[in-house]
Amino acid sequence: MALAAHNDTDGGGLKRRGLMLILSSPSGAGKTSLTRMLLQRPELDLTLSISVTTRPRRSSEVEGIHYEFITHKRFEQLRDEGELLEWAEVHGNCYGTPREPVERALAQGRDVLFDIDYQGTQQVKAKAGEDVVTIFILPPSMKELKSRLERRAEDSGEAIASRLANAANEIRRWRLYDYVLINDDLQKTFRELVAILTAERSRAVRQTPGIEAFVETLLSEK
Ligand SMILES: Nc1ncnc2c1ncn2[C@@H]1O[C@H](COP(=O)(O)OP(=O)(O)OP(=O)(O)O)[C@@H](O)[C@H]1O
Ligand SMILES: Nc1nc2c(ncn2[C@@H]2O[C@H](COP(=O)(O)O)[C@@H](O)[C@H]2O)c(=O)[nH]1
Repeated sequence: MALAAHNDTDGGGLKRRGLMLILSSPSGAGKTSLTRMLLQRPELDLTLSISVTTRPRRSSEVEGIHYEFITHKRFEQLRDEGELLEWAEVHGNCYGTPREPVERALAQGRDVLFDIDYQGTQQVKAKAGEDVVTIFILPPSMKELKSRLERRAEDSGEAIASRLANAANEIRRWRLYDYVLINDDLQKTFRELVAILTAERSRAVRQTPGIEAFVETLLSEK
């Protein structure tokens, strides 16, 4: 599977291994808001993985931008034909990551951002190992989580209740992740995400082979 990449956008033009940055959280903790903020910064040079889902489209969502909204039959077809890098049933709907766009982005040396749940995270980690960086976003309180879902006003009362009922099970998965952030202040959490991305991009393991050539050049200087 072609899930490794080289990225030459950092380190003064040096090639480095690309990474897959995964954000997970209980519904309403802030992944979508943070994803939007990350994508609004072109200098961060991230490509969003756009999932397929059988969930009905929300009024604020745009086909092909937020999700590809597909039928259950089409979902099963994609899954059975191996077109999904990972998939899971979440809050009663099916969600999956199309494999080909992720492989294409990584092959072009781009870092890919995912907004997926803990089940999908485990599947991607099993396939791509150290090229995966995982971040779990916690709400500051359950009360605030409920208010955020209500204030967002995008889901029915029944859907909000189901998402809140699933939140405890999702929150308990925090130990599966490399990093855990409490999203009490959106700007602060955004800054923390950028700091993690910057540090992860600088890890020595991601710098080969570009750094090897650079070090050779350094050492050959008189
Ligand atoms: N730090 C914050 N303070 C206050 N409100 C916030 C904060 N972060 C996000 N919100 C608001 O909370 C609501 C839920 O946020 P968002 O849609 O980003 O959550 P999500 O984790 O992507 O949820 P889902 O998994 O259901 O898609 C939105 O209305 C958003 O504007
Ligand atoms: N395993 C996957 N989970 C996904 C994917 N796309 C989204 N999600 C997760 O589903 C819930 C609900 O999302 P919502 O947009 O309906 O609020 C949330 O936890 C997402 O992270 C996916 O492709 N695979």
